[in-house]
Amino acid sequence: MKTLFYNIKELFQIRENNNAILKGSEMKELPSIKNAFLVVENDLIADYGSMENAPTNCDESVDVSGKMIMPTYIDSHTHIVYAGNREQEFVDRINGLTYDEIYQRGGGILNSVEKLRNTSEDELYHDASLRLEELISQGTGVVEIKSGYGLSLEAELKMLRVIKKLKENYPVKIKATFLGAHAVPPEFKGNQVGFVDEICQKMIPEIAQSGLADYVDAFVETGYFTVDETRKIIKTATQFGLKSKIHVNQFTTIGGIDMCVEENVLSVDHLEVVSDQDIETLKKGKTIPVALPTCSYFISIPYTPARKLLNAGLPLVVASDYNPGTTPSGNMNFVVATSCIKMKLTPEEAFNAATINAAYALEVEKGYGSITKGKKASFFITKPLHSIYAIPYNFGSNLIESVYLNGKKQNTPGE
Ligand SMILES: N=CN[C@@H](CCC(=O)O)C(=O)O
Ligand SMILES: [Zn+2]
Repeated sequence: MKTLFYNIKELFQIRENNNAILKGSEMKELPSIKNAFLVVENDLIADYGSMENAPTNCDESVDVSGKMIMPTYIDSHTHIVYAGNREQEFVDRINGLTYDEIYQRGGGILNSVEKLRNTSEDELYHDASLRLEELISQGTGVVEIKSGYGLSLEAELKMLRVIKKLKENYPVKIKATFLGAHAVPPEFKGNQVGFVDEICQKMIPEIAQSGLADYVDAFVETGYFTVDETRKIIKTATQFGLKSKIHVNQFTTIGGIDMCVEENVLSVDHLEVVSDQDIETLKKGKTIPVALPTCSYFISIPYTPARKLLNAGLPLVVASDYNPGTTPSGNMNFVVATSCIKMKLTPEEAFNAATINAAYALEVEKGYGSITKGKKASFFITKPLHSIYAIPYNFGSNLIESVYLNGKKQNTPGE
């Protein structure tokens, strides 16, 4: 089955070859063809080009006059399996408490842990599937989902099984990450060493054996997990064949980046507080920096110094961090807008950070992230637009008209 999309006002993120993540000034260019066609054969991109070369032998055709096409977003950092909400903490922060003060009172991550442990797998699946459907309608085609609100083997496995069920039931590509070291659960209070041992000796072996996780994560932060504890977790994960993606430098810089680069982890995520030394370290390694600007927006913390990272010639990825505490939104259009408005990325840089570069942060670059022959036909069609800049410019509007995943049109409220 071949479908021709014709009269595309502008077809974005065309890459005949993409062999490496875009770095520094390479991110300035977002290659496109104006007045273009795109041919989808079954679930794959078969051809594209200028309208004058459009084929005439397709089974179906879709008129895209006035509208634009972009490969779907790749959201490489989310926590969308969670129970309930943290609306009261949101109001508490408005009234002056900090994220840390709320945690010290037993709230924050531990609030979500208590709720998740008391919620059935079916209910977790139901709530997460509604979130996932919303993300798809907002243009996301690949998503990473973390555990980390269970913090016991049993509750972490429950979360990971929910993620597996989402993988089975939705056309969106999903990668699962085990985040056992998110906070110390109440039963290990005062015995953090014991909890790290539990993660390394019991949880990682069992979870690796189950095949339910693609990656391992930890929250390296003052008051959460130390650099040495996290190194131990990363090394254990490596022994069990799992790569790591690590939360670092959200509030303080304590050497997490040095350690992650030394251990060659896949990505370091957050980076709201980054020293010049951290940037020098990142330049020496292959670890991918991931910024989460809508987290900065929601809890009013500094934004990742994205321009500094790009000026240093580093690659950059942006992701949503969708979670109940620090970012209760996974709208990647808003992530792109916030990247432009607050981190001063150009729209071209922001779209590159949310598509092709993000594919590298989830190791899906062979199948996703650009309009390339042979990649999955996962893309969104905009409403009629003057230019693609409208997406970050009209930051509160839904400008996505339809979403195709693996060549199939999805339900979108935008239509
Ligand atoms: N900071 C660590 N983890 C999440 C927040 C978790 C929560 O507050 O529930 C984050 O990435 O922001
Ligand atoms: Zn996170």
